[in-house]
Amino acid sequence: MSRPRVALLEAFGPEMQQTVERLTGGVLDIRYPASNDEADRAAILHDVDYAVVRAVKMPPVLLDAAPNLKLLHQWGTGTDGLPVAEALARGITVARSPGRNAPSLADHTLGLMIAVLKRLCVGDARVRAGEWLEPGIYDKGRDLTGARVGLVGYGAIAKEVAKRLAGFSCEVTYTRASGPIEGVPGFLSLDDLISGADVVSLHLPLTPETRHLMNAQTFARMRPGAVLINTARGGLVDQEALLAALESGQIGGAGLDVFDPEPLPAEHPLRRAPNTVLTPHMGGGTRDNLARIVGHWSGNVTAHAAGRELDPRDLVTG
Ligand SMILES: NC(=O)c1ccc[n+]([C@@H]2O[C@H](COP(=O)([O-])OP(=O)(O)OC[C@H]3O[C@@H](n4cnc5c(N)ncnc54)[C@H](O)[C@@H]3O)[C@@H](O)[C@H]2O)c1
Ligand SMILES: O=C(O)[C@H](O)COP(=O)(O)O
Repeated sequence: MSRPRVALLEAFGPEMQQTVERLTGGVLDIRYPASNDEADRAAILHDVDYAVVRAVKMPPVLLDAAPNLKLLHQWGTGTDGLPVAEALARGITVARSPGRNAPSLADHTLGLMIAVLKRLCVGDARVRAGEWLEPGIYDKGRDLTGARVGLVGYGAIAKEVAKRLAGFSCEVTYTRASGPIEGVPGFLSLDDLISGADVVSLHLPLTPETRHLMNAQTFARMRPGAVLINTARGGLVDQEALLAALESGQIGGAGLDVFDPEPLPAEHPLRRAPNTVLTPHMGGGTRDNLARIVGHWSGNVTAHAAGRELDPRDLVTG
């Protein structure tokens, strides 16, 4: 039997391609685009049955370039970058890897929280610039230990974050669209969560309803000096309002792994915003996580190619 043909719709460099090949054991015939340009991505789609999307969004028009596509798989969890409705309308199965990257994302979230609260990047930049202690550091720095942390969304990643925060004696609150979870204390309305937290951390999907959930009004309701962490999706935050809140000192800092658009333009003013730690959508970027994620979607591709049903929990239905 010929190997299933897969388009991996992100321009990974040779090292990453080799790693994916090693993890999939050569059982898939994987094609990679020469760049993330639409034309280069379209060029590898014409004869594949499977496509996988990581952080570079797939516009609906690319489906026209993939007449044989049978399964469209999100590399991780968030499906906002997939043309879900259009694919389903063409009879293409859409799937994702729920929860697989949650441990890695939770580690990244905690790392950003500590880095921002303790102003690690400010200190690092000063030492590298030949300076020393930041004036006023003892008034500005905060501990994660004992902080009030509000989690917006309480799915796979937020639950892993909450587990880790218990070790820091944090007071954890959460909100989610479908109300409190039985046996899990700390549920608040979004408004109450935002106005009571020292750290607001986003862990929900980007949808038309959640776009710019963090905006000028919500930043104004945050406690003075509180910080924002976003490892979910850039579009959840109105970046202009975030910049204004950082520059005015209304909020004390931000840790961001995701932006709108990505990559963040080279001259974007967020790159120079005070007390910000910015990472390039690499929350799941570890060796440990890659094995889990690639193992999961490649397993689904081979199962589909062998005519087996996918786990219904992996299916995206709308
Ligand atoms: N930075 C990265 O590399 C990276 C990696 C994985 C996931 N993500 C993002 O993180 C998000 C969360 O991932 P997850 O695995 O925890 O997802 P999940 O599906 O397990 O949980 C999502 C949570 O959001 C809640 N929610 C949905 N709509 C809401 C709303 N309007 N208001 C409040 N809560 C709402 C749901 O109830 C659920 O609790 C994903 O959607 C994805 O966008 C980013
Ligand atoms: O780095 C990742 O894993 C990407 O964000 C894709 O995962 P997601 O779809 O879960 O965000």
